[in-house]
Amino acid sequence: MAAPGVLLLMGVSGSGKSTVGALLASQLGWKFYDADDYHSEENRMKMAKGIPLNDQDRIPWLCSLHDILVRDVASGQHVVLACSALKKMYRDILTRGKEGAPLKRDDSGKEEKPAELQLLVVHLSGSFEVISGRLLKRKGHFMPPELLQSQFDTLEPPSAPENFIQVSVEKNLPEIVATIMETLK
Ligand SMILES: Nc1ncnc2c1ncn2[C@@H]1O[C@H](COP(=O)(O)OP(=O)(O)O)[C@@H](O)[C@H]1O
Ligand SMILES: O=C(O)[C@H](O)[C@@H](O)[C@H](O)[C@H](O)COP(=O)(O)O
Repeated sequence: MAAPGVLLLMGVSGSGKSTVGALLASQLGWKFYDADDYHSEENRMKMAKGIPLNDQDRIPWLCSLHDILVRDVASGQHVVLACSALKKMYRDILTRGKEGAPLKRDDSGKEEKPAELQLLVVHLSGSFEVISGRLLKRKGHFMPPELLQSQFDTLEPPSAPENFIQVSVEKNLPEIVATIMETLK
């Protein structure tokens, strides 16, 4: 397939987004962003207290990630983004910016379409049991494992017409990376 501007690694907390994303970006020579690094202090504190984020907490975060992606892709950069992106609406915001935002007008008053990115969505998918087992072993991370059930409750797996593949988290890391690289050929 033609290389997308952005490869989005999505999934619940602990599905391997950060680990797979860093490996993949380094193999591809693409830029890597971990969306966790872009949460506001308020969002981090909320999650650390064991309170799941809601749409209002996530929308500004997703909009700022969209802006970063647009800037990079416009400069010819290919990007790997690790981001939970649990709902279809969240992936739409990453692709097109804030949903329902009024169309911008240029100087002549003509409406401009918002910048739309070409995304390949890679859903790292697995059972609650396997992923919670990994989270319980993970050290030094602000996300408490107790929030995992809310992540599964919020998850809307990608479906047509989204441009996506689903990869099992039960594969080992080299297999996951190889499967994604194969899709990009
Ligand atoms: N395919 C895999 N097989 C075994 N362990 C994995 C795999 N993917 C990730 N891990 C481990 O699971 C934990 C969660 O992975 P991480 O990349 O932090 O997930 P996320 O960024 O989605 O929260 C880490 O300790 C990581 O080393
Ligand atoms: O949308 C969200 O609720 C958060 O982005 C969440 O999904 C994310 O998982 C945390 O930032 C924890 O980070 P990890 O995904 O690395 O556990």
